[in-house]
Amino acid sequence: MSDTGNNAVVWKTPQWQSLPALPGAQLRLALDVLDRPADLLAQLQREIPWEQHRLRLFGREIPAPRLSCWVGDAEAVYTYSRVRFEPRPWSPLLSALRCGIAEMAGADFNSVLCNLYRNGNDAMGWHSDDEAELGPRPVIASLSLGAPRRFRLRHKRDADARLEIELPSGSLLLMGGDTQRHYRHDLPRALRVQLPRLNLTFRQIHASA
Ligand SMILES: O=C(O)CCC(=O)C(=O)O
Ligand SMILES: [Fe+2]
Repeated sequence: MSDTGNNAVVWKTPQWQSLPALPGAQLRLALDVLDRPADLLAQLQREIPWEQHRLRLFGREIPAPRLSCWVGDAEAVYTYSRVRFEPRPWSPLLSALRCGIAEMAGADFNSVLCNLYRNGNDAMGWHSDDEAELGPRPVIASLSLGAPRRFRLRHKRDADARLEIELPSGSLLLMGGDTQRHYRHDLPRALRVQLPRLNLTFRQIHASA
């Protein structure tokens, strides 16, 4: 089988793209950071214990339009949408990814939120990753595999400050500085997309007081 079958992730030298400047955001995008992204997608799709999380919206519980799994060090407990998530342990492959991405991002990560968008009907709504346990200026590293999808950012108050980019398979997006404080982001539905996309957002959770 492939290299990734032995958990050997083969990295390429990241070629950072120039993105239009967004006031108050700190973004970096590299399009092609590893070898054989399709093999990696297949292995992660198989090995991650996918769950259907439920979201609380306007007092109702609805199934999230995607599959998810929270993976991390034992202390990296995460609460969102008022649900507490105990992390699943790192697999050798996710550990290898964490290592390489930490090096490219110049930051440490003790957890990763894995999302599987089964097709273009799956999506993620507008939000900021601004939970208290992420700290005030989190670095979030987002690795995309599979079907290319549109990713949008928009400023919370300035309607002109917005950006839309495509995240292709094997791309790495870094969001740092005050990006989460000033911006929301989403991954809209894309009804023509039939193929799955898998996204890993690496994060550093600080133990809550
Ligand atoms: O799938 C994506 O690219 C975005 C995921 C995301 O925003 C998140 O996990 O918080
Ligand atoms: Fe997010």
